[in-house]
Amino acid sequence: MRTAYSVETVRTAERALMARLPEGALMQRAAAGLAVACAELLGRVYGSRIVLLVGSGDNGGDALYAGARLARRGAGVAAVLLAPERTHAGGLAAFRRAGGRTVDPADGEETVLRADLVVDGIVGIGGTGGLRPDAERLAGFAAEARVPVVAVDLPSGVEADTGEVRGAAVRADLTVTFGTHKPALLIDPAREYAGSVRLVDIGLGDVLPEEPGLEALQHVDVAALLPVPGAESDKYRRGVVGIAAGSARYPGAAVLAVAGALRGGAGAVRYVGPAADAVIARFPEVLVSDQGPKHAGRVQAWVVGPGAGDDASVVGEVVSADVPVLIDADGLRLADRDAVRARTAPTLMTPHAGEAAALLGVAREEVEGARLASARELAARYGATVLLKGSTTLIADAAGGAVRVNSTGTGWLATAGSGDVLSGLAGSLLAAGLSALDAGSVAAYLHGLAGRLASDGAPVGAHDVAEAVVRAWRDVRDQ
Ligand SMILES: NC(=O)C1=CN([C@@H]2O[C@H](COP(=O)(O)OP(=O)(O)OC[C@H]3O[C@@H](n4cnc5c(N)ncnc54)[C@H](O)[C@@H]3O)[C@@H](O)[C@H]2O)[C@@H](O)CC1
Ligand SMILES: [K+]
Repeated sequence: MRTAYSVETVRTAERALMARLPEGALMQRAAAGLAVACAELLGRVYGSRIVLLVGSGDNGGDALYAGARLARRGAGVAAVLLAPERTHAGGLAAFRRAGGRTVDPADGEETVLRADLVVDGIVGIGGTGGLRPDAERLAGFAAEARVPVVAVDLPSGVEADTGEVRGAAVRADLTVTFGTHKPALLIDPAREYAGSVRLVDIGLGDVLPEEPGLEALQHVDVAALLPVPGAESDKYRRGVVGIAAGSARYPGAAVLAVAGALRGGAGAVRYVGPAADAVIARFPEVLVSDQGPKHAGRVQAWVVGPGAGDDASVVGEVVSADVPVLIDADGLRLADRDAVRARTAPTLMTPHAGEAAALLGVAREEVEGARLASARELAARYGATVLLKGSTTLIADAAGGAVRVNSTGTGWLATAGSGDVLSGLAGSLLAAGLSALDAGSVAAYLHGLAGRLASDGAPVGAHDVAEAVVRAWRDVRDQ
């Protein structure tokens, strides 16, 4: 499990750890890890030209101490001091002693353009708001000249706790972060600014609380959650998932949701709705009914909404069922909000940003800019687990606790019908007995991985993704 902690939690943990260690020890650990990462990226340290962009806090201190280490190994290191009178004093002294030189921001252009590497020590977890003009200008030169950029702890300009990017921010090739990941390193849009991320252990693990703010499942975590039939299993014990989806206008949504459901581990898939012929033609193993959800026979979980058009009565019937229910797409618009809140069995809602915005009564951009807060807010308002789809899909539980973030997504999944496959897949996992949080996060993981495997860098259709779920499953299981 990859975990991230909020700034407040990191600061508390750092204070506890610092109290046990000699002064400056943590910063030295951070700087040592940073210097190693820079050296690896450069390949050859001796004779290379490194520019540090140094802000007024400890983030700049890390950069200066790392710069001193690199200067001692023969690099030519220049530091652009963005707030000269507030620069980290110990770091600056060490840097100078090691032969580093300082440059006025006004003269920074030429230095940055000629650099082999730029180190962004402008701000870390103490930063708020975008880059100030001086820093923005220098980061712009680095981007223009395509000089590799290593961000210290975080790419400066992003909001550490939320992943928002409110103004200009550094675009890094590598971010070297200390002690733990910060939420911004896992959540878009900030995640895109970080490049690849390297975690340096500074001993924080012992003092961080057990429950993180965010967690990202890895292969091994997903493998442990996959439902696997035992010797005693029959189709009912493995779970039956009911799919109430599709309409005369959108029969394809039903086919795709069923396609996802068949690959999610439930023992049987029931389909209810007007697209039964299309479903059966494609998947003869599906049990179909046109009698409505209440008369469909036993199911352990329902999926409602994909391509449902305007049939609110089916959505109402499913929402009133006393089994886990996944509500997606049109279902999110048609469901009675009080009825959703009144449910006692688990509810999993799977909106994209536009649907989440409609549910929250805000503009779509507001959700895009504050994805974490939006997912949490929706989960709290509806007493439901919320899977907010996007380039980083987030899954927030009704009970609060750590929010899950999916790390397997790919832009190729932004294709029509992809969400229908995801809802069927997650519903199937719900029917197989996973909690709403696990079903949502395992489905997002497999779906993202299936998208990558199916695509391999080329466009894919949603049915390709559904078919590749089997490969994703094996990939996870066989790791
Ligand atoms: N606290 C610790 O134990 C450790 C901290 N470390 C480093 O220290 C950093 C945190 O240091 P600080 O708390 O000093 O905070 P930062 O260095 O992140 O930044 C705070 C300073 O930046 C200014 N600032 C805020 N927003 C700005 C913006 N948008 N543009 C320009 N300036 C801005 C503030 O006025 C303040 O002076 C971490 O990110 C990490 O790099 C590491 O050395 C590891 C140990
Ligand atoms: K930084």
